[in-house]
Amino acid sequence: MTDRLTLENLSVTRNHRRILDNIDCSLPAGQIIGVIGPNGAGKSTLLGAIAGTVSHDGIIRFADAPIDHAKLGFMPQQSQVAADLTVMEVILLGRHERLGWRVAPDVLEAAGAILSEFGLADLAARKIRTLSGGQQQLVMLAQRLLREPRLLLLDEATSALDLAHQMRVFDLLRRYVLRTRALVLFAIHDLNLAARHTDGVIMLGKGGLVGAGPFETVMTPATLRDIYGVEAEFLTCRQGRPVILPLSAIQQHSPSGG
Ligand SMILES: Nc1ncnc2c1ncn2[C@@H]1O[C@H](COP(=O)(O)OP(=O)(O)OP(=O)(O)O)[C@@H](O)[C@H]1O
Repeated sequence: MTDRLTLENLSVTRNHRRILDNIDCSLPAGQIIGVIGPNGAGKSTLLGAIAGTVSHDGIIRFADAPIDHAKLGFMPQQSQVAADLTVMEVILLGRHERLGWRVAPDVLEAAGAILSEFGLADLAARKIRTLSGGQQQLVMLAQRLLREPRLLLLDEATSALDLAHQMRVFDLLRRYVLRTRALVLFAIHDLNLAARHTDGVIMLGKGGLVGAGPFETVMTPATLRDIYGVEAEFLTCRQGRPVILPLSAIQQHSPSGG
């Protein structure tokens, strides 16, 4: 049976303000789901609530059980390592539960493999703080994948990456999901990237769930206008996926109420 992430009456209130209001949804694993919505819509709050870093009301379950942190990978929007560690040391922290007095050969092998997959092998001995922003983001992603999570929550995890690395990361995530049947929730602003690489999206706006389902059914010219305040042309690429060409921002639009 396929695992599911289930949210029932999920609400988050912060500073007496309702950030998320009674969200209900059920997502089967084995997919990459985009979490979309304008600035302040509650994407990070939603991922934080699922990860257990933001207190909430309502029910959050994965595979018919409360979230098991051993099965979770969470990469918040600001994921930086302040400590003076090398890239390899940061990657190995992805398996910190298994690190004892010595690093087991299979963990070292898995870390080496993931560094190669991410194109980071040459940087393994470098101090992480000497890497570029995009390289550091790749390291943080690789660390989360080394955990082999059943549920992977990524908040704008490709925001610092160039086009080729964005595509490479989504290819890696696709292979990971096909191999493990995990569920990936990916908060993302780049709508064309979401259209191209996700199996479905959940769209937030004004604290609520605006829609859930395949990108092309959730994201229409009307929702883009109403929720994002943007007029756009909707095209279809040769692979049949939607492509959004933004034309203009509507003046005075306040989609998520600050
Ligand atoms: N620690 C906090 N205390 C109070 N309010 C907060 C806190 N963090 C976020 N908020 C508010 O919650 C709302 C949702 O924020 P959140 O960061 O979840 O949005 P988002 O969709 O991820 O935005 P962005 O796309 O800008 O990252 C915003 O109005 C924000 O001001």
